[in-house]
Amino acid sequence: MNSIHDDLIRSLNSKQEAYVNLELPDPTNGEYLLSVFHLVPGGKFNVLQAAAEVAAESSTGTNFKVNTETSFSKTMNALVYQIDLERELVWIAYPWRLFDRGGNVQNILTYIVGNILGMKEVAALKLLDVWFSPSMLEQYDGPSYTVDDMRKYLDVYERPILGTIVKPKMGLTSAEYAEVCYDFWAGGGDFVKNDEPQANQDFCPYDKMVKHVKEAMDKAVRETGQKKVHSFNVSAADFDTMIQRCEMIINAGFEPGSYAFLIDGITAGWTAVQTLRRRYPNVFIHFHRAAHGAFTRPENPLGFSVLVLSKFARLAGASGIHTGTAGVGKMKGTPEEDVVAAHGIQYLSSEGHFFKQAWTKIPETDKDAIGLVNEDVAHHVILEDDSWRGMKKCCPIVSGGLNPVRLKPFIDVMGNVDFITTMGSGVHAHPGGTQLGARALVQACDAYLKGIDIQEYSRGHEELAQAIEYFAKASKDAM
Ligand SMILES: O=C(COP(=O)(O)O)[C@H](O)[C@H](O)COP(=O)(O)O
Ligand SMILES: [Mg+2]
Repeated sequence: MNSIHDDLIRSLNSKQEAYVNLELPDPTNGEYLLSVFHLVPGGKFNVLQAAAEVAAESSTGTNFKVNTETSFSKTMNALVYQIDLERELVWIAYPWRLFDRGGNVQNILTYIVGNILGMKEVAALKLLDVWFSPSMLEQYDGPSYTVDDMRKYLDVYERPILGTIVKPKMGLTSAEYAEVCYDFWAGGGDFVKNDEPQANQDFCPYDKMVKHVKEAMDKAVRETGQKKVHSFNVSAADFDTMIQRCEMIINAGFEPGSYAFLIDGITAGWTAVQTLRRRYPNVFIHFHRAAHGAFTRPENPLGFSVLVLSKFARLAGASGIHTGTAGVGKMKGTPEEDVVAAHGIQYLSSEGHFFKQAWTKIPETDKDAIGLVNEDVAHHVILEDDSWRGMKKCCPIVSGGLNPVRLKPFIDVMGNVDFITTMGSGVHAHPGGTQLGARALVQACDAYLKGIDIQEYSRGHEELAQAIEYFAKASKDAM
């Protein structure tokens, strides 16, 4: 340890000392959830003092040392175990016995991004990465119904699942809404989602919306011979209403596999996400992350990263979560954030910002033991019996300002096609309307799969040609 560290350690008061161990022998021994924060002190404390205050407040402590501590309670202290003064980073280890039994993700977040984000002692505090030990992972649900199950239902492999969000975001009647769904499906699209505020509005009652979507889907399936999926927003004011919405969908006669449940995971909360995961293990649980920007935007010094949000969504059992367009679409985001997050939840093991996360307890060298079929599908955890071998994948959902022209640029940064994309304006703004917009999207995907440039492919594919012309001009105008 260098002398700067010695000075910092000497500066700690007796309370703070109990939350620091810069010589923690083996943080990856399985007892801890590990975390890395960007931390800038905001008050009178230096960085190690502030980090100790953060570790205290986010585990067992408070602003003063209390006389009610016990020898056991002290073993539950979070520990600052590493600091990087230059990069303003601190590593904190949380004994995971602190957390609610029974796989409760909400409870973890209440500790590690709870009160601490409001502390005076910090001017910046951003949780950049987390690491779960295999023994901890085993206690959490993880996804049940995955994108692989959806692919089987749709009979769609080796390309992105092509989706849309109905626009206008709000204001269509239930019949008008369903007509837009039909048009997209009839044009060759696979997946339609409610926009995230869709609920039981007076001009578009939920029950009628469900009924009309069922009719629209039946018609599209009959005509195209292809299976289709609709993701319904089941977020609601209370548990009973949320479940009523789920049951209404199930009882409307949809084929299992043809519906997903969308939940506004941040505004409705983690309890809602985990409730859906546990009650409906055979349904795709679609985590929409509206409001995440308040925590994840890089210019906000407080909060957590897209990677952290996404990893917790996988832990909680979301089948898929929005991970961003890596700057290719309309929302803020970079490959460093969005692609790292997407890979972080879809593979069995991946490099995060600081930690390499394995989602299995079986060594990578022993892939046969976890029933992995071959190298190409190394990210598919196959559970052959009930024993826990690993946590299933969570699907990146890619949305926000994308259009057919931007599909290939996104795939190029993403590096794989194992995702669902939902394009709203990118489909409904097509000059020929939704059905032709869907066809243009399918054509853009075909061009990618055939390795043909879309300009070239658009000769002979009128819908794509119109999309290229429209979106190129629209983007120029927007500039
Ligand atoms: O409605 C849309 C996109 O519509 P459009 O395709 O018309 O932009 C999505 O809810 C958000 O963009 C989600 O953002 P993210 O996926 O980044 O959470
Ligand atoms: Mg939306």
